[in-house]
Amino acid sequence: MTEPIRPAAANRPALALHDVSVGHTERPLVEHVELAVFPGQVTALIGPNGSGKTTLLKTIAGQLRPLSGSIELCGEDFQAMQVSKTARIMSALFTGRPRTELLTTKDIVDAGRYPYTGRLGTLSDDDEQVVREVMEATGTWGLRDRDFAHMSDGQRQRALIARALCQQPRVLLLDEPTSYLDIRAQIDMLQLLRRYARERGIAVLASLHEIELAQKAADRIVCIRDGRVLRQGEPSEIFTGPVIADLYDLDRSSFIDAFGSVELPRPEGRPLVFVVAGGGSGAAGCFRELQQAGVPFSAGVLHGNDVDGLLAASLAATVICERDFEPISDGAIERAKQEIRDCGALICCLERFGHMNARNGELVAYAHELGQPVFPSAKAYLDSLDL
Ligand SMILES: Nc1ncnc2c1ncn2[C@@H]1O[C@H](COP(=O)(O)OP(=O)(O)OP(=O)(O)O)[C@@H](O)[C@H]1O
Repeated sequence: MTEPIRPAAANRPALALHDVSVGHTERPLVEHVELAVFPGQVTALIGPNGSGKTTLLKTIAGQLRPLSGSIELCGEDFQAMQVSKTARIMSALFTGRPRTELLTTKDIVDAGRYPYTGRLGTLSDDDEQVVREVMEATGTWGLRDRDFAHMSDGQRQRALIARALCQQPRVLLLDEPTSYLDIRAQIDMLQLLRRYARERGIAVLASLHEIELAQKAADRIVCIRDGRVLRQGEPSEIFTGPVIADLYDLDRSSFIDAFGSVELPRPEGRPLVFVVAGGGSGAAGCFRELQQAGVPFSAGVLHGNDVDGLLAASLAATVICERDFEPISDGAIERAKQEIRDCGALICCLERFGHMNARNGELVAYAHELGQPVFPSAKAYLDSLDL
């Protein structure tokens, strides 16, 4: 007889780890993990390569025994649970190519229904309906008759996610589910996972390398590093420059919270050119071009809440900033003039100035007064260097 599964309650974790330590040998790789994933919630595991995300997921999936601690699935002790019951509660997808011969994509997805079929694995009409619905949702229905072994990496990944969803799990474990997917497919997949989580109350725990996607797609983030959960919390608590810098050993300013993205390191050395920008004109076609050409630059006068202020804080050697929503002050102009004298050239990305940055026009005039070259774009400046 199949064992009953307790109904899900939104306020009780579908998956809970208590003081769990995991590893491939007696020696723990990640220790003392406390984790709770609630129905309808997407939790992302992030952390550097080799930190133990896959090992933790494999332990939760039952492929490795925990070295210590306990795991609860829907309020019950996972280790004491029958495999047939576990398969109706939890599905897991790991990276790696399953070897298949002469199996269609639909055969692979059908396997997700086996926890519900009899021994012969014959799908009922209801099972067929679940398979079709999930294959349509994951964009794999059109591939149903194709040989699975000849699918592209991205198509294969979508089919395997379809198989995991067909299991109608309460808990879904995914190891790097967006690997192999192009950016459009990544967005579609995360959107789909969020929808399934919300509408069907699935607790999703996924390791993700793309932190900008984790920031947007997850409700909670668990950071793993140095053999432990370094920190966990909501995306707004985790995706800040200092936390991401600590987790991945990055420069503190390279992760820009507002954009949710990481910038390449700023060029080293004394700034060679001063950039007058604002309103996104520096971000649109100047700051990154200078960074890519390895040219250290200063920028100003910018408002910190402007997209250019945010990006310059990460890429420029020096940024002269004015307080948000305030017109440019004498002090900021004087500091900018000092920078311009030190730089020896100026790029002005703006054709016109507005009320708040009108005084940046004085900086352009100042560079002319000093007899410095003034360029309308990074390209014009870089061309003049004849790099
Ligand atoms: N089967 C295994 N036997 C022994 N050690 C292993 C095994 N699989 C992985 N490891 C080691 O365990 C450590 C953690 O690996 P794991 O794959 O869990 O990290 P990860 O955080 O998922 O890494 P990545 O981000 O690179 O996928 C690594 O040092 C790895 O070499």
